[in-house]
Parts: sequence; C-alpha cells; structure tokens
Amino acid sequence: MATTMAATFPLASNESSVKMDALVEEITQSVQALKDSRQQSKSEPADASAPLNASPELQQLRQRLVEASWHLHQHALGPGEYILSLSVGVHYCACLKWLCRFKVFNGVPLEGNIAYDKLAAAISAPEGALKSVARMAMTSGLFTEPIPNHIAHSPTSAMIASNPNLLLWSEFMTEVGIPTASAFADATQRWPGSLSNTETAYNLAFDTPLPLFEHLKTLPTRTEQFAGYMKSVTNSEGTSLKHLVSGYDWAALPQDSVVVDVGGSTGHGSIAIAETFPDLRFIVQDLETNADAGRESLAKAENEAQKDLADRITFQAHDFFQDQPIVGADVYLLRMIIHDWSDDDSVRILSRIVKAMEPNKTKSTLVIMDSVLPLPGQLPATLERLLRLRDLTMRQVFNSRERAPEEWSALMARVDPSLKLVRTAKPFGSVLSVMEWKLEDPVAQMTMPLNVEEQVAKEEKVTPVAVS
Ligand SMILES: C[S@@+](CC[C@H](N)C(=O)[O-])C[C@H]1O[C@@H](n2cnc3c(N)ncnc32)[C@H](O)[C@@H]1O
Repeated sequence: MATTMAATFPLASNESSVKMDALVEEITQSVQALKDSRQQSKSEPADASAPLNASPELQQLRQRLVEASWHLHQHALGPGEYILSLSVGVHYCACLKWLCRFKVFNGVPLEGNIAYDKLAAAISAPEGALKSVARMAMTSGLFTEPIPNHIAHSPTSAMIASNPNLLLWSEFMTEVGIPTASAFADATQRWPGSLSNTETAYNLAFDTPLPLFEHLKTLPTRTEQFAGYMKSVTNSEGTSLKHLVSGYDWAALPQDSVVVDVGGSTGHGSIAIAETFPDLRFIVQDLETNADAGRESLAKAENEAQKDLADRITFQAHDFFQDQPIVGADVYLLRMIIHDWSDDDSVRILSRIVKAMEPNKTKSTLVIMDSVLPLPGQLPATLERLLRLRDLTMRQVFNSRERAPEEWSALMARVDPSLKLVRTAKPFGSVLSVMEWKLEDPVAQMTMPLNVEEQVAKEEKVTPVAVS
C-alpha cells in the first residue's frame, strides 16, 4: 500500500518537483510585483482583485499569479486525486443552485450572522439540508460559520447578495446552463452532427421543440434571469465593453461617420463607444422588442451627456436575415453575433451586409468582434478554458460554435471571396478578437493577407481603456 502511494504521489516525482519549484518561484515573484505595484500606486489591496478597474500591468500580474497557482494546485494533487476532485465541482454547482432556489443569499444578513434554525424557518427549507449545503459551499468560499451553528456572508457570497445581476447569472447558470451541459452527450447521440438550433442539448434538457430565444419568450422568469446573465457577462473582464472601445481605431473615422450595430441588443455596445467618441453616429439594429426597449431607455435622458447620446444613437427594428436597409455605412459592427449561428446562417447574415457595402467598397468596413479559437496550449489554461466554455455553450444551446482562424477564413471566403482581413486585435484580458474586413477594391488592387491564421499570428496587442 505504502509503495503504491509513493509511486503515485507527485512529490515523489522528480519532474513534478522541478515544475512545482518553478511555479512557486513564479507565484512568489508575481505576488511581490503585485505588492510593489500597489505600494507605488498607493491603492488599497482590494484593487488587484477587481480586474475590471485594475491597470493593464496589474491585470497581467494577476493573470500570471492565477495561472501559476492553478498549475501548482494540479501538480500538488497529482493525477489520481485531481480526477476525483472533479466531482467536487459538480456539487459546488448543485449547492449554488440550492442556495439560489431557497433564497439563502438574501436570507443571510449582510452584517452579522443568523442561526441555521432561524434561517431555515425564514426560507421554508429543512435545517439539515441547509446546513449540509451551506457547509459544503463554505469550502468554495461562499458563506462562513463565524460561531458554531450560525451562518454569515463571505466577501464572495456578499457580492452575489448585493448584485441582482450576479444573482440572476447564478440562477440562470445553475437552472439552465448546468442541465443543458449535462444533456450534451445525449443530444450528440440522438442528433449526431446536427446543425439545427432545435436539435440541441437545450431542447433535450427542457423537452422543448423551440430554439432557446423562442422558448425564453414563453417564460418570463427565465427571460429576466437571461437578461441579468447577459449583463453580468458583459460586465466580466473577458467580454467587457472596454475591449470594444479599445479594440478598433474609432478615432480614425471621419466626423459624423455612421456605425451600424447589427444585433446590437438595447445599445450597450454603441453607448460605450459613443461615450468615448463624440463625433460618431450609431444605428442600433435588433429585433423589435430590443429596439423598442433601447429607444425608450435613451429617450429618458436626463442630463446633457445622455441627451447627446440620444441625438447620436438611433434604434431600428431589423431582422438581420433580411436585406440591410443602411447602404454604404462607414462601419457595420457585429459583436457576439456570428458565434450564435451555423455556417449556412452566418453566410446568409453576412451576405446581406456585404451587399450593402458594395456601392462604397473603399469606405465601408465590416467589424466582427467574436472569439477566434486558439490551438490547445497557445493561451494560459485559465484563459483558454473561458474560450472553450463559450465554444461548448454555443454547441449545446445553438448547435453553432466558436471558430478557429481557418474556419473564419473559410466562412468569409464563402460570403465573398473579395472580402479581405485588414487587421485583428485582441485587447489584453479580452476573450474576443476584433476583425476588420474590407471588400477588395479592384482599382486599387489592395494586397492584403487573405487568411485569419497569418493575421492572428501577428495580432496586435491593445491596451484596454476604462469604460464607465
Ligand atoms: C449574443 S447577443 C449580442 C448582443 C450585442 N451585439 C452584444 O455584443 O452584447 C445576440 C443579439 O442578436 C439579436 N438577434 C437574434 N436574432 C436576430 C435577428 N434575426 N435579427 C436581428 N437581431 C437578432 C438578439 O436579440 C441579441 O440582441
């Protein structure tokens, strides 16, 4: 028995020990650099854990620390224990679902603590189950037990309790995301290779023939959860709107240039750009309900800055499978649109835009902000897994996917072979790349690289800007 343990215990492996030494060194260096950086900026220690507001240098240091400590954790566990530890993750998700369903986040006071029996009575849940769930969740950093049989918030659970969108994100992720992910193997077995958005893991998990968005329309609570989920996603570092603002050279556009934000929802992307670039005008196109909601929200402008936005941003109900009504705009922006659709549907959507670009080839630019999947190991694992997560979610919900560079090249060549990629940029911390496409001008005979692979290899590093 002792011999078997020694043979599998990672510390016994020389190679593993060497790797762990290097990781410990990396962790020590990045922690020290973080401390120095905080001292120099005289900021509070909490800043380093608030990546959205941290400087790019702090974000990079934090990224190094997160990556090295993740690998150290795996090495310390060793292969056998690591695999078994995966079941813990499943139960953390199940606990989060239970805690949301029984409204524990708002049942626990933000200051002080509450006895389990009192809380159980207040939320109408059995005390035994509450205790087991809460004590398991505590090992993941949610809640604490400052005195025996009393529960209090931890910083993480307090953040969820105080942020309605984060609570909605937790509800949607555990009530919809987890059952959908679990049904993926069954869906693949039932509809192998299907590209239909009604033959998905979501359809199996919720026993519905409707695509996600159609199904949500019939479920008001889920719709509210989804809206909060999307807001939380947009507020997270990887998909923050600050990357949209910094990822394209908006300042280089002539005064009064028109940006058409195709599938722009209620306008949050255009608003973020418009706040930083006062000389641009925007037309946000989306399905009627979103276009109406966006218009109504901007019409409530109370101060001069909001009134200026309302003057420069208009909303238009438009189905992007129909002809693009704005011809010859300076920019057609599609952020997080194409990944929702199969290649055939994407070609349909993009062809409508290219037709609208045709009359003014040299003027119009097609800006696509979406994921470009790297090969395994090209990014830090703690970043790469966020991209893989998005890819899987697209497959499970829509039978679509995130695309690798060569898949982007093939897709765009199908749309129009004269579309050329001018530039790609990936702001630091962003999981999305910004790709700029133009129609080749036969007169000027532009010599632009054809494929996304070459461009991604020399992708420009862009420093994100702060977005309020
Ligand atoms: C993932 S969201 C992206 C929203 C926004 N571009 C962003 O970056 O946050 C996809 C958007 O496409 C819109 N959409 C879906 N089908 C559409 C259609 N046929 N025509 C226009 N918009 C559509 C949805 O309403 C939603 O706002």
